[in-house]
Amino acid sequence: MVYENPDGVKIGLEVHVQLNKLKTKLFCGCSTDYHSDEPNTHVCPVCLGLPGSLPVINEKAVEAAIKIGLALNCSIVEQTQFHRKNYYYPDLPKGFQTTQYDYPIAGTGKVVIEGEDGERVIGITRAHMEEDPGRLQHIGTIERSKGTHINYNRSGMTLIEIVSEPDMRSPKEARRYLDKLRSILDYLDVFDGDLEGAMRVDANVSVFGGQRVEVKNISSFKGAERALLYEIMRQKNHVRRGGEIVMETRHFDEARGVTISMRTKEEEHDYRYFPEPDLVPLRVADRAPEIKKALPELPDAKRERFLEQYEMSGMHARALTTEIKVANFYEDVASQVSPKDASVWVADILKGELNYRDLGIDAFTIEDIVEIIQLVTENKITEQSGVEIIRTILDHGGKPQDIVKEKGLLKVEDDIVAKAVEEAISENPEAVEDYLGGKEKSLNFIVGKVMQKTKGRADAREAREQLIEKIKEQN
Ligand SMILES: Nc1ncnc2c1ncn2[C@@H]1O[C@H](COP(=O)(O)OP(=O)(O)OP(=O)(O)O)[C@@H](O)[C@H]1O
Ligand SMILES: [Mg+2]
Ligand SMILES: [Mg+2]
Repeated sequence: MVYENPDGVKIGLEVHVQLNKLKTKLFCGCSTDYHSDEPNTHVCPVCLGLPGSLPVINEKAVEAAIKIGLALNCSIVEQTQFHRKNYYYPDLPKGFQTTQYDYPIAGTGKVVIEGEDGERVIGITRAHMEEDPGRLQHIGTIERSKGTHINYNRSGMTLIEIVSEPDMRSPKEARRYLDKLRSILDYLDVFDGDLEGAMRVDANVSVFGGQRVEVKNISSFKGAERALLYEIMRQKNHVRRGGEIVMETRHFDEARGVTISMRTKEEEHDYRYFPEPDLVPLRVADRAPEIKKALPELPDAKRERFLEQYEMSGMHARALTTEIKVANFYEDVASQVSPKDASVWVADILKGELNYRDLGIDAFTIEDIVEIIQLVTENKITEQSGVEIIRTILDHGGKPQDIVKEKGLLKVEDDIVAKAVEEAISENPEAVEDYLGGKEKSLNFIVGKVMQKTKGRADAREAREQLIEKIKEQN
């Protein structure tokens, strides 16, 4: 089915990624490990932007930027250069942001997502490096705040701004793009996406070929999706009432789920970009080949390989390759039990139980899941008991073998089940009759009898199969 995009929705995203795994900031030696520290304790004259201080570029930050560019299939520029973007706002006391302008470190590239109607290529316009400004904390809501606190711990952190082409056609596609970006960055080991402010989104959207509106500084993917849904609706209603969409910047109010106008484009600053005189241009292209060689296998390639190498569905391949930790966990399990069983148990059951509890894959051990899968495949416990063991471990701790003993989960002997099946059939001739007459439900009733006789320790699915077979034999 082809997606028509009846409202002509176009979405382009600017995503700021904070490279919080680097040890130090972009232009000074301040530590980046500030997230649980007091405000304004990770600062120095450089990242506070005091007069007379001079920046020194962090080589590791440049390498990480090249790595990200390459992973997004971007060209790496011959020589990159920093510019001053001049504006006056207290989040940057020096009066300008050190960023990149006409020589961004990475040029055009692409990312493939699962779109509304199959695979879709989203163009990357560029990815550039810049410094993060300080963090303003408004007292109350932004548009009628009584005062503001500023925390400069964040000031000078390395940001990579990844700018996409306006290639997305729905909030859902925007969300998929963001998830894909996060997945790629997770594989590259350049940032910890769980830390506050690790990824921030500016969402640009237009409808019916009109002007774009930019919703700035959205801090979650869910927020981006909601802001876009709201904004598309607002723009469509405005146009239907005969209004015109003007280029403007809006703010997303997470609590109320609405966007609010902040300034129109005419009010926007002339940034007076000019080359940063305190930093020499950097030759970067020659570093690219060596960094490219060291790139890990990325999500798309891993997904393809999983599909080929292991027997699994496309859905499992996707679920198992989104996070690198999960992919590695799966491969470890698959090397010890059948890969097919491993994919069902890890992707469907274990991940489901973990998500439900808001836990990551590191909350479970490979050893335990392997043991549970073996107990089930060796027919010692039922699948349902396997799930129960996982839940018990997550909620109360413990080891599979001990839980099996404590809860008496070992399956009853096969001949006991066979005997229960025979008894259930001979004791319930009417139900058997009904079942033979086409009433599927009566079979459930007889299965229930078998479960009663075995005190619930028979495998219900197996009991059902045996019943069907026995009834066939006898009739
Ligand atoms: N018609 C459009 N509809 C929706 N998005 C658009 C449209 N035209 C451009 N865009 C998107 O707007 C974004 C422009 O980002 P860019 O960083 O180049 O400029 P900017 O927003 O003016 O600058 P700043 O970085 O200061 O916000 C891109 O993601 C682009 O895809
Ligand atoms: Mg931008
Ligand atoms: Mg922008």
